[in-house]
Amino acid sequence: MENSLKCGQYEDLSPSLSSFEVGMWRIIYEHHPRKLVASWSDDIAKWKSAIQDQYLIRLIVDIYHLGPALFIFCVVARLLRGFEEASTIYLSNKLIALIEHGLASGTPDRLQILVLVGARVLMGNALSWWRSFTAQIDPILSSRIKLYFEERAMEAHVDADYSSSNSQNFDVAPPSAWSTLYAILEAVDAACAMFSQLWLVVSMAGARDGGWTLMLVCFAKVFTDMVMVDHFRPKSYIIQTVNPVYLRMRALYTIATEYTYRRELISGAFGHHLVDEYRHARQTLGDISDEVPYDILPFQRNWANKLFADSIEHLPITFIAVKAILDPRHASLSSFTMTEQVSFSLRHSVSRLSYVMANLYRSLESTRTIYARIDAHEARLKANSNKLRYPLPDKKEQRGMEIEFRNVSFRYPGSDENKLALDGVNFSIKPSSLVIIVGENGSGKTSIANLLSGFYQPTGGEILLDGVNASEYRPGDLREATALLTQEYTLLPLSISENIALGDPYDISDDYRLHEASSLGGSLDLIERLPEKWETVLQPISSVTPMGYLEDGPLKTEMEKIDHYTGISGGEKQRLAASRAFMRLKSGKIKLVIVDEPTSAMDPVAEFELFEKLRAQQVGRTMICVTHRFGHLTKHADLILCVDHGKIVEYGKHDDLLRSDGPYAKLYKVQADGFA
Ligand SMILES: Nc1ncnc2c1ncn2[C@@H]1O[C@H](COP(=O)(O)OP(=O)(O)OP(=O)(O)O)[C@@H](O)[C@H]1O
Repeated sequence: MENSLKCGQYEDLSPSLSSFEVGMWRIIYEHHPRKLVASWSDDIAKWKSAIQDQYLIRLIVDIYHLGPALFIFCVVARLLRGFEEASTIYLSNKLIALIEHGLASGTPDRLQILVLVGARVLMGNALSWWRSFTAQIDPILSSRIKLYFEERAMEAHVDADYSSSNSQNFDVAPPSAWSTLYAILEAVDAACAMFSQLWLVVSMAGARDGGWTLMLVCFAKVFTDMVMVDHFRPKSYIIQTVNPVYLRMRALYTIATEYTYRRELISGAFGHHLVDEYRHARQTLGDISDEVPYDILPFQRNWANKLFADSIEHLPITFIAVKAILDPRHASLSSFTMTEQVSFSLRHSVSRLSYVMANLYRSLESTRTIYARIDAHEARLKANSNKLRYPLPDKKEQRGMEIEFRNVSFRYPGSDENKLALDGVNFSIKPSSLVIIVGENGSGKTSIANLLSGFYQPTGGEILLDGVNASEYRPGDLREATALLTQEYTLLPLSISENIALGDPYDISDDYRLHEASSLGGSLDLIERLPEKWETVLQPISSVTPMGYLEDGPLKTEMEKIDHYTGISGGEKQRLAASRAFMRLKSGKIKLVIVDEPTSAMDPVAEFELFEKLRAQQVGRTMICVTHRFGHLTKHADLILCVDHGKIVEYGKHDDLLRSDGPYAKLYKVQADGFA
């Protein structure tokens, strides 16, 4: 049997995990305590911390302030909705009892029956209207919440430093704030429903013998579900495909069908080989199903448990039937139907309550995360406001930035403990100098640029800017004093004019400066050629969502027209990047320019022109330039730093370094010989 179960502890798994194989799948899950009390104690601890840390209260208060009337309306709407089911059952039951009595006596109370039918119809209509009315209010509140938290997320994001913003996915905040409130509202609704139905059972029970027993009987299924389902099924598990043939088939299919591999596939002409391999793999795989056989997973209930749980479901009706047999004088059709209805609704309400509570419980974690990030952001702002302003008052008139690396070492976050990108780097740069960093691939050039750009902090040593440790300045001030031009440039989904103008956001509508920057960066011709010129959005945010499968036709054509991507070459992209950098350079605040291989995709003429213009703009600013290409700038450099394996192995001026015939001269000659 292919889908047979093979349980076992894999050696590579952590001791808190178990796994088993079924068919081509390996299911990995976490051990959970099977005791009811243990599981509840976890939940209670989480709730306690939510209340103690007050983040749930903060969320409710924040949401309340976003729209007090809306918030109160939503809560009241849920409260009322909670009574809907019980009142409907109550009215229906009254009606059935009246009809039953009329049938038995032969003289039905026509007026009362009509009144009750009218009340039932009116209530049904009113409830339906109420539901659709409240459904229009939820989106208003949810959108306010989403936009409010989105704004707070943006604030935190724009102020976060590079390495921490990499790790914190703040995008989770906006939807999860609403989903927490939604879970609270649903819990209110479900709790009201449960208590009103409970009240119905008890009041019904009070009127007849054995009522309390009936209530317990109605709850029996709920209890068995709580004990049997929750504690045999892990909360989450992962499914791994362990069949190598199947994995290979997926890889072959992906290569053949996904756009990412299209160029390789066409230029390599190996498409038919892939199909042959796929066919061969399919034959090898045979009839093993690729559907996960959920129903035979061992944490599903076994058949005895299932039989027991299913039988419990019929307990209330069995109870009424037995009562009717034992005491036929007190049995009635209406009590029979009402018991059936109430027990069903009650079970449904309790399981809904436990479901929404589980949702709410899950939302607690994301609510905590939202406020932890908001608090961290506020703490960061506060800490930064106590730092030094850049430039220091006595350095305001200084042209360019003075830089000193003192025994700086650096390891990228998450990389190997022993793998230092920079190891004991020392150098100092006078203000207004032109500095070139050269070295082989992976030697550490970009890492120096990354530290100077403030993307990362050194792991050891210190970086002094104008004689003060860089970490003592406000990061925002340093960013404003630095212009960065690298080969990694991402077009913003905004118009070309904004893409360039954001180089100096304080002077965004100055058309003269925009033209000047574009001309210096070499993008003016490109912009003039585009049909919408400065207003062109090269890569817009997607604005259409296709619903259903769009066949070829006018609808699909229209969709493609709406979000039109304008492709430009890598070199043209770099010209736009350079234009933004010139816009920044001309802002008058820049004291340090960092240039890291920004011309990799440019033609030699464009490259030469860019370096010439950069050099012209460098006057009065410190410029640090990472390059593999010698010639344009190296001859003009005030200082050349030659890096190897994370260390400065040589430094000086071009002519001196050539004379000393060290690593720099070697690198230089390799290029020079190519031209000779
Ligand atoms: N994001 C990163 N995470 C981990 N390690 C990195 C990262 N970026 C670079 N490294 C490693 O740090 C070392 C220095 O890399 P760096 O990018 O500074 O070299 P480089 O001299 O600029 O190279 P290239 O000339 O190829 O651009 C290399 O060993 C590289 O593998």
